[in-house]
Amino acid sequence: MKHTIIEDVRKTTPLIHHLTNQVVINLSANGLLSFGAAPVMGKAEEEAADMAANADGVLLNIGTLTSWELPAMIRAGQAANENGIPVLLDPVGVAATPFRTNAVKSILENVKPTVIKGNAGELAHIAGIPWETRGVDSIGDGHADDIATKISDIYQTTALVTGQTDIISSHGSMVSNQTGHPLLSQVTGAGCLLGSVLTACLTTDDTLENQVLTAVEFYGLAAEYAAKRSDVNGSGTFLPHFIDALSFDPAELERT
Ligand SMILES: Nc1ncnc2c1ncn2[C@@H]1O[C@H](COP(=O)(O)OP(=O)(O)O)[C@@H](O)[C@H]1O
Ligand SMILES: Cc1ncsc1CCOP(=O)(O)O
Repeated sequence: MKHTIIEDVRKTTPLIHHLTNQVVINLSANGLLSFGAAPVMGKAEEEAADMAANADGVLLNIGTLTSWELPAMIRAGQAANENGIPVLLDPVGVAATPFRTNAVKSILENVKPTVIKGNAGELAHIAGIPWETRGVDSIGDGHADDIATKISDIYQTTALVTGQTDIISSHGSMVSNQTGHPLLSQVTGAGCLLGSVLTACLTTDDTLENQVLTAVEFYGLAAEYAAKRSDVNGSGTFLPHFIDALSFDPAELERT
């Protein structure tokens, strides 16, 4: 983990424009504030390009996408591309329905994401690799490294496949991360909030591989710290301590 990436986020408090799902809007805003960046949510097509062009990073998350939101996502992504602003695509539940599959196809035809992140089931679906999914969840395990490589190659982007082990493939090289805690999979939106934290890290001056690896490593350590507390009895008590831990110094999380 590169501490300077997290320090830079906290120095610059980058503004992250979220076009995200309605399940996680509040969690994403509060989690990102705790981490040290600034959230703004907005999905109107009329303002999507202006909001994105004035932000430092753009997050496209299709978790509860509707047909009227899709043009806004594409306009925000294009405005970010035109202005050299990083864009993260989180194709939540893309395998669940043809509507989601076609929406992601349309986004990828019109927008070049800096990073595509998702669980193995989501990214396997986009990569055309058979995988079992259920709603927004990935079932079982397999070769997540093949999925990451294929996504990175096809879309000429950095790919992050999340799970017990996170795999990052960035322009020919691959790294993995083992930090994290199973309680994260008991909190809805844990993957979505990771997308917000990661988009903030993409606004710093470092390599994409370092930015993604630092984000997932820090996020996992914050979860481990929260899960170890004696007053945490399950996902309900875990969540507020996890949000707190997102504000900690990376060195403090590494020590505990
Ligand atoms: N069993 C696990 N053990 C440790 N960390 C996990 C586990 N499952 C998921 N995570 C972590 O939770 C976060 C969200 O990942 P994931 O659950 O795959 O996303 P999603 O919510 O999109 O399905 C990632 O940081 C990942 O490392
Ligand atoms: C449950 C649910 N349904 C649509 S979006 C969403 C949240 C999914 O969040 P995550 O994939 O980060 O757990």
